[in-house]
Amino acid sequence: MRASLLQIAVDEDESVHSRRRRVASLVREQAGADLVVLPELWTTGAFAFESFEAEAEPLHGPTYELMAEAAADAGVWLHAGSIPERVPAGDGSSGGGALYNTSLVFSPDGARAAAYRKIHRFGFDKGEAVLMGAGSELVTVGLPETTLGLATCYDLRFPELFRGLVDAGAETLVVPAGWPERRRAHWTLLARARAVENQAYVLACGTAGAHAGVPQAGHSIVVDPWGEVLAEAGPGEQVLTVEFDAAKVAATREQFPALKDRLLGLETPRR
Ligand SMILES: O=C(O)CCC(=O)C(=O)O
Repeated sequence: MRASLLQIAVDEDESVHSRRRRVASLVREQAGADLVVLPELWTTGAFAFESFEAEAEPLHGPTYELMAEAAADAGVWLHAGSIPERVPAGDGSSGGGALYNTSLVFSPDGARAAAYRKIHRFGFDKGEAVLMGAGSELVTVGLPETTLGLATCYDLRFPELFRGLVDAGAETLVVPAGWPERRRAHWTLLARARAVENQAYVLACGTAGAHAGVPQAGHSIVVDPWGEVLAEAGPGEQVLTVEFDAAKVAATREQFPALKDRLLGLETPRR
């Protein structure tokens, strides 16, 4: 498979409207790839909390429209990163009016293949953690060659989420992010850990640039099921393209069957 991770620079000197159009062109340029991946909240920036409300869009909004069209034009599976999604008030759902950090995946004909609402919100008692609602559903997407498991940024710190995805059949874990430069060492370490412990590919796509005073780490990374780094970006905007053998997941799990030794149902010790 060939995957291209688009490590987009998210700076305040470019409008959301211009960035959408620029990113759509970049996606079109990836014709020939099997899978294209964008970062988390690349329209606003993951730390531009004050823009979430103003730039929030319905699931089927301007970003959806442009990305669906770009995926179809390029003929690629597109993980379009995430958007600040607003659930319309009064739509009858329990989340009516709320914001979510929602990832979108499109198939090569431009149809929506999946939407994933980020489960672990970042910020403790500030920022995303108070401005957005939490998702509650694990999401996998079947491609012809592999099954994707979806997670977003801070989710990377929660191994139980990834185990759930593996139990649901995931072989390639896709993690769009807006990871800050300050904790870049954690990003690389956790991406490799999730790959090794789950014997899966990890495709982790971050942003470049700086927004709301937070310099971004860049350094998008692709790790194979043995924990080897197949490709790693630098700090700036970059298209990181990698070829990988999807069958290596099954081969690794068969040759070194550690996942079969999981001890389920362990009780938490009483204090
Ligand atoms: O966990 C981290 O260090 C970064 C997480 C983050 O920036 C996010 O989820 O938006």
